[in-house]
Amino acid sequence: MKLVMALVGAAFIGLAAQIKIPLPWTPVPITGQTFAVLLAGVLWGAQGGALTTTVYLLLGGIGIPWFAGAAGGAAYFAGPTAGYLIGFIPAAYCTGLLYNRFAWARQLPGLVLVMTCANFIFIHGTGMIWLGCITGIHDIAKLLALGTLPFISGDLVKIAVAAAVARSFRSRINQ
Ligand SMILES: O=C(O)CCCC[C@@H]1SC[C@@H]2NC(=O)N[C@@H]21
Repeated sequence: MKLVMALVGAAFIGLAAQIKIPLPWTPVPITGQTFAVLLAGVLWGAQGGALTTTVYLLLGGIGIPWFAGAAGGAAYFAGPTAGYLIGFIPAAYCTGLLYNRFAWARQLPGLVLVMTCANFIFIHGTGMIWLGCITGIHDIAKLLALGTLPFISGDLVKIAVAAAVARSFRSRINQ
């Protein structure tokens, strides 16, 4: 059952990855993945969210074309966005962990805060470190301009919607 839920969640992340808006000055596109990853953390819980994102990466790595822009295959992990993909795992795990452990994290402002921290610490953190390795750029300001600044407003919108949807689903399940 857990594996079926993980497959459903991974497929949802894969669908969200097909919402892809390339930006001409950076190899990192705008995608819908963070919405689905953070939602999975709340809906499936810490372990379920980590399993879902791990399944997403493993199946994408063996060739299912569900990374951004219908890409897949092991070689994709040598590309510029692999760090963001790796960051999906701790982001989903921590979001689920905090949501289930703390009442404040189950309120809308608390959940938005949790998702925002998970997004920018884990997804952007590993994303930027890997982007720096791949591009050879070690200037933090340049890396921020390529890998984080263009995505702040879009990510915040996705987080607000994910938090609202997650709370609505969880309150229905818990009734
Ligand atoms: O190649 C992939 O499949 C992963 C793309 C990662 C895109 C990152 S996730 C965080 C940030 N927000 C976005 O909308 N895009 C980047």
